[in-house]
Amino acid sequence: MSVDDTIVAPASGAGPSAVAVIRISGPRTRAVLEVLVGRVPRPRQASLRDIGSPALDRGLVLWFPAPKSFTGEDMAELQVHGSRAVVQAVVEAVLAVEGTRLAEPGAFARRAFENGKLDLTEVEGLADLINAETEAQRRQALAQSEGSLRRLYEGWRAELLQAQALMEAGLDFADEADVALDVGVKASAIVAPLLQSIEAHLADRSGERLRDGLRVVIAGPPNAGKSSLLNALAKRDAAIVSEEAGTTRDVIEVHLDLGGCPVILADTAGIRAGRGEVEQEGIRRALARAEDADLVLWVIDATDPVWAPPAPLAAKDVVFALNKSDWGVPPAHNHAAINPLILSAKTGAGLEALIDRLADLAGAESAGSGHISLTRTRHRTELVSSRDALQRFVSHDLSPELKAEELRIAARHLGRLTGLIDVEEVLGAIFAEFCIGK
Ligand SMILES: Nc1nc2c(ncn2[C@@H]2O[C@H](COP(=O)(O)OP(=O)(O)OP(=O)(O)O)[C@@H](O)[C@H]2O)c(=O)[nH]1
Repeated sequence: MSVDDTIVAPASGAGPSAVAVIRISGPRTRAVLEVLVGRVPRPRQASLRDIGSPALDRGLVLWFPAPKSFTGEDMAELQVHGSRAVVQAVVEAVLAVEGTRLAEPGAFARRAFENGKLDLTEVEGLADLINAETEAQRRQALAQSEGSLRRLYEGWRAELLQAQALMEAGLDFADEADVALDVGVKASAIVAPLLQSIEAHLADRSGERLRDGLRVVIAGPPNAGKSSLLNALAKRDAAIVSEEAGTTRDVIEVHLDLGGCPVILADTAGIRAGRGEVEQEGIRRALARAEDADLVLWVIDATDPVWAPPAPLAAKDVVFALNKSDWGVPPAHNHAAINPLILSAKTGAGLEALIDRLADLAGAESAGSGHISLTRTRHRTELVSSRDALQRFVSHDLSPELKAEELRIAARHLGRLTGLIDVEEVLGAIFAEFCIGK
């Protein structure tokens, strides 16, 4: 990819819409504006112009000279009427200017990254912001796009570099045992609390859950009211409800927005020693599905309670729901140990408490102000490698040379997180997530 060329793309989705935005970035942007609108408008001020000659449309023109633009290059935005014909005609008119080409998905964000306007975590935050579906996702993505993770990781990396400098200095005085010892102690005083911070950050899964949605599997014996509960939560008839046991044979999934937090709820076949082959297959799928879930919602029928899920499910995080409480609730000594939420899919009793519990688990806390949580497997992988190196530094009896090397490894993984080093391999994957025009 050459940054000498000038890229153009519609930036506002497929349309038609009242207004469409066409973005241009690169060294030929000024030339494009001269061809399309004549005199180049004043920087960062909207100017109403005929676009093209003869005019293809009349719209607002914005000119952002480098470096004060999203990409850091010369940029322009044209706001035109959002029909396909107008957008196509204007894009073609831009492409007729020499040195221009159509942008691939994510090309603008990639240039912003390459020109140091955004680090990788901010680019990812921006991708998440464009794809955010719930309020809490929006808040988390906005914070990340504005540097919440970048600042955290850059801070950690700066501390590591300090510890590294101490160790390297110690190596120069290797013959003087007391100096080497002293810098070792000073470096450890930096590394130990840093290691704790990284471990706490890794233990927190709320950001990933908020980004990807909490995956909840509703499981329980046939007829316990699983489908009814899903419908009550979804406030619509997303699953089949019937009085015949074994109705739900496949897995039915609904995406819910619970208090701003995304939850992916899957209704599964009732689990029991099954009869027909189809039902057996449904049960197999229910168990397989539960394997991937973050959480099992085990539904207990108050009129015929099965208190505990089978072994493979019990190994998961389980929330117990005692359903059909409108028929009466079994004596507390039966269920004190599991402390179930007592509810009724029929009357709606207890549903709010269940929604609150799920929203909490889905990362409501993470969406709160100031809470910073990692959001992707990529972050987790780099942080784990960094943590492992720091653990070796702290706990192994290593020579000063090897200790210094562990700090270099730890710092390198933090550098990969923000994209300071070794970025080529991850760039393709990250920027491909964007739509055209971003
Ligand atoms: N009284 C009462 N009846 C309920 C409640 N929840 C579900 N039912 C009834 O229980 C029966 C079974 O409900 P379903 O939601 O189909 O149960 P299920 O667990 O999905 O059943 P399978 O798909 O067969 O595994 C239906 O007749 C529901 O109307 C409840 O809270 N109170």
